[in-house]
Amino acid sequence: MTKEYVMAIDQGTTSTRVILYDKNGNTVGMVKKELPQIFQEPGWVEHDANQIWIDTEWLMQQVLTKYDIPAQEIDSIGITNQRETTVLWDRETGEPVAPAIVWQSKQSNIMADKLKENHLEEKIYDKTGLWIDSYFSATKIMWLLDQNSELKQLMDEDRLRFGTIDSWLLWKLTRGKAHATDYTNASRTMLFNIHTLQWDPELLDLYGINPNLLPKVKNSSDDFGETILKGVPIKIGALAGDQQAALFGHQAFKPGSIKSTYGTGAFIVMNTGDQPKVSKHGLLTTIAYGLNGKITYALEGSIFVAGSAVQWLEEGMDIIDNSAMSAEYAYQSSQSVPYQDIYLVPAFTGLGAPYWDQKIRGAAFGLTRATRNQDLVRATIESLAYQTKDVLDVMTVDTGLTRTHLSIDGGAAANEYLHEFMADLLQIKITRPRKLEMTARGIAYLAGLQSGFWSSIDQLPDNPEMLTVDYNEEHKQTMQKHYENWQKSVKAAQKFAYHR
Ligand SMILES: Nc1ncnc2c1ncn2[C@@H]1O[C@H](COP(=O)(O)OP(=O)(O)O)[C@@H](O)[C@H]1O
Ligand SMILES: O=P(O)(O)OC[C@H](O)CO
Repeated sequence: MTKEYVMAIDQGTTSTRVILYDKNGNTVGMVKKELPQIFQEPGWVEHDANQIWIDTEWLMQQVLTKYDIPAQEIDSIGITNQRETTVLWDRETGEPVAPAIVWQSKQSNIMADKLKENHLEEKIYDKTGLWIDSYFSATKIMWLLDQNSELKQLMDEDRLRFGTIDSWLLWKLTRGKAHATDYTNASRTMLFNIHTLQWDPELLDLYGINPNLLPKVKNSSDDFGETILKGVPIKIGALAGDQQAALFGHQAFKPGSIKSTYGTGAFIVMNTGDQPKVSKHGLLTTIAYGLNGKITYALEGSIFVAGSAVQWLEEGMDIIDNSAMSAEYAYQSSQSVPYQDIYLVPAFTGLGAPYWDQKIRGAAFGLTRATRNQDLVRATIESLAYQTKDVLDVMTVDTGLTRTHLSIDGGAAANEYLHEFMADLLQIKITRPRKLEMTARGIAYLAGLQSGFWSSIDQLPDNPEMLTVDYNEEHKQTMQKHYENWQKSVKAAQKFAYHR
């Protein structure tokens, strides 16, 4: 039977998706399951790692059943994942030993603070490309080990294993045969030296983490072993963090090319070629992909809260019935008279790039008796655009590159109000693919390149059709004023966090 399709597993923060692509890059099947978020304490976000595995296994079977596709027609599988999220498991039982600590979660702030008190910022940045923050896996592992002495014992007995979600799923899919990750995921742990391409012994020592916990690091396209799906063995040919996979999906192969993905958070990633580029303004230096034994680096601006602010409006505040309603409300607010000049700083789990502030929390400014739900929704959507400008401005300073357009994708990139507002704020064109799933597409490409389904990057299907929103030059000055107010709002929220 001919191998017709590549299977992409996209394990995101809020859902797990399995998508099938054919050789022309058409989506021939897609299934999805929402993932519950666990909020045990303010600022904490956790997942059930077993649930993630059960959902993934079920979805892989479901996509074949739903679209009546025999498993023999699957050429290979790629796994892309929410990054940094930390799973510890016992290799003897194959069971997680703690909840998965999600990338957004702040319980390990105290560990990050200790590293900062010891003035390790420069050392850690020089080795890992990352600014110390509880966002990255290292402090999450340290915190878990600190909380539970039984985990330390398991570590000493060489039973404890660490993985980001890609490694965890790979371990389960290969029935414990493969404990591996790829360069992109490793580069998000704050344990990995992005220059020597090794787990860093000095850092491991400093953090008290035994190297036997860690997966083997491979190219993003590589031989990761095989899984059995409906009785059929299928190769796993790629692992990559979701933001890097989206960059690959955009076919941003040239240095200087850039994309911005709006899912739970928003991540602006620029390909910087075969050399790591240093940021002086709080961007991360990270690995874009490892392909054919060659590393491509990237600069990244990580925004912690984007679509999750919209989810908060829906589930936390109950002021919209679904995310799609947010665009309609935002338009209504923008046309209201008098105009409500309000700002929402969605720092629910601190602020990432370029601020790297773990302590700041969310705040709203400019509220009046006339403020309505619609205005709060508009301010929330606008905060995605302001945070994008924060990052793009420093990226321009760090690289000297200006741009005429920004390609966006991800669930929240469906929001039309966001496109228009962002185009006017940035004074550049916003382009987005008609199909927003660039992450899954990217990992499918990486898996297909490993198996020979596509013989080289030149043979990949053309990018999906792009839609463009232009900016209005007449709005430039008003937008500048709004942006200044946004910056004042962030400063005021920071002041509150440090002085209350
Ligand atoms: N039309 C919309 N406007 C704004 N936000 C949206 C819209 N549709 C979805 N979202 C938000 O996008 C996020 C889901 O996007 P997705 O790319 O699936 O995220 P993830 O991969 O992080 O799970 C959710 O937080 C949701 O609230
Ligand atoms: O779930 P997403 O798509 O917002 O991605 C999460 C990031 O990988 C976190 O670094």
